[in-house]
Amino acid sequence: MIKLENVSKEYMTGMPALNNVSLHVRKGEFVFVVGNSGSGKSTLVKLLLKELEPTEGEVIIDNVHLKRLTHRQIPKFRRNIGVVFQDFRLLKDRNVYENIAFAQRVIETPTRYIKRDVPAMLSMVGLAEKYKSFPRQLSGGEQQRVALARALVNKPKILLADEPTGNLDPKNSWEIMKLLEEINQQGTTVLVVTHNREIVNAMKKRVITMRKGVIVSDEKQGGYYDED
Ligand SMILES: Nc1ncnc2c1ncn2[C@@H]1O[C@H](COP(=O)(O)OP(=O)(O)OP(=O)(O)O)[C@@H](O)[C@H]1O
Repeated sequence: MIKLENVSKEYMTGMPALNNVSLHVRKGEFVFVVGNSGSGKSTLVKLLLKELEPTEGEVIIDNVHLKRLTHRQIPKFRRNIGVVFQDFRLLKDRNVYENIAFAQRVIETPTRYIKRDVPAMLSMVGLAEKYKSFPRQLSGGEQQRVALARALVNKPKILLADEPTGNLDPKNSWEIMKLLEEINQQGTTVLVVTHNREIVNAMKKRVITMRKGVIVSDEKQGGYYDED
């Protein structure tokens, strides 16, 4: 589902942010990506979304060679990938319902489907009653759950989560992780970038550890061992 073949990425600085990385994540897997600040995790996420081009190598998502995609094809390609970030990135002037519906409106989903899908997503993340609230009226954990509902409403094949618990306390972090696990169990391939050592060690999932632009370990039921 996600394949990197000998991928390198150099920014203008000359030091490679990723150095000859090869990686294969199969359909339905749950993977953590861990590593020190500056090890290349965000660069990896940006390459998967085609927000960046590799300097060398190939990125292949769901059998699509990203380098062959034209500009016009990028938005449609990105619909296959739901994304959540540390800072939630909700629309502040729209309520919860509209934040989720927005993701469907941009791809011109008929209103009857929006009316069906948004409440279903809100129930899944446990926020059915908060559909009229604005982001400022929600806790961090609730905001992240709305962001997750938005990322998933168009049924992407892959969910990328870049530090999804970075702004959350331990209880809310666990709730988000459990939701990610549930989403994975329903078939979505999930890749989570995180610094949350306790969660990584408890979840017993595949763990890819990066250091200075290379993968230094890749373990099936791994832990988070590197210094931070
Ligand atoms: N736009 C950029 N221009 C130049 N160098 C960059 C750019 N973005 C990242 N880098 C460099 O590339 C390397 C990898 O950065 P990256 O953001 O991928 O690391 P990271 O593992 O995501 O770090 P963090 O955990 O702090 O988010 C770092 O040395 C960083 O300074």
